[in-house]
Amino acid sequence: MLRSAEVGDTYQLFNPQAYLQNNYMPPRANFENEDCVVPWKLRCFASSFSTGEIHGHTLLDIGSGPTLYQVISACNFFNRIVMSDYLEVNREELRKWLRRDPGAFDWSPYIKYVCGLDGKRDHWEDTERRLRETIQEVCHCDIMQANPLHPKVLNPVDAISTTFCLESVCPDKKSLEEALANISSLLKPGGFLLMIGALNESYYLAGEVKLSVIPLDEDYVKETVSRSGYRICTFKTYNMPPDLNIGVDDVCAVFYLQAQKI
Ligand SMILES: Nc1ncnc2c1ncn2[C@@H]1O[C@@H](CSCCNC[C@@H]2Cc3ccc([N+](=O)[O-])cc3CN2)[C@@H](O)[C@H]1O
Repeated sequence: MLRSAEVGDTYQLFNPQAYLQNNYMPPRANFENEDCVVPWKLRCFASSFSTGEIHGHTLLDIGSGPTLYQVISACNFFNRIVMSDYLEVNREELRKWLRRDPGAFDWSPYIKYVCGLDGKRDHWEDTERRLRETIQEVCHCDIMQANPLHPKVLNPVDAISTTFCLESVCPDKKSLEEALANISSLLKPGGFLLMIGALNESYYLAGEVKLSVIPLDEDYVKETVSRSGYRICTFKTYNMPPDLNIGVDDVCAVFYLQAQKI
């Protein structure tokens, strides 16, 4: 079992472009098929925001990686979104999109799909503009630290989103539970946690590197989040269809969780 320092070392080989290719291009990002995993993830976030119950000044996304699909629905409900990741290569991938770098990943199919859910596909460029205005920071984070944003000090935020981070970063369940507590310290009481994660995954590829994942099951996730001081509002599971098992990982299912900090 790797120690957290060793996990950090293996992440030095993480390749954002390969990761994006593996998970955020077809076949996993097929917007023609409503049963595909990426549309399912986008619908989960859109559904959480559709009630209007989740809103506020700041949403913090923890372990963003090189992706921002996870905050498209949120951008109309917060004044400020802070993205964060451990690796500079991932933070730079996000900044490339923010400054309209021609080499940036194209998130427009994602923005169009989310706008389409509200019948506003024709206004997707307004949402893209709003997204760039709302994502106001891209900072370093390390969920193994008591203050994951150290040395930055952020007032407790209204909502935290995190996707595929805890189970991929922590070397064991004890450190996962500690990391969740670290993340939770950044969230206001009454604030919302929106989490996507992998179930029963043991590894994934991101270019030349094979990274370990803690295999989680639904019951463990629900128990751990509840024990961390949350009321679970929503828990959904997507079982990976065989055609989406493309050799980049051994993920069996993906979960979506909305929880409120007690
Ligand atoms: N100490 C740390 N603190 C915070 N973040 C850290 C730390 N160390 C690394 N990181 C940061 O955390 C990482 C987050 S990406 C983790 C990938 N997880 C596995 C992968 C994801 C995935 C995606 C999509 C789908 N699908 O079916 O659509 C399935 C799957 C399942 N496989 C990475 O950004 C790293 O840079």
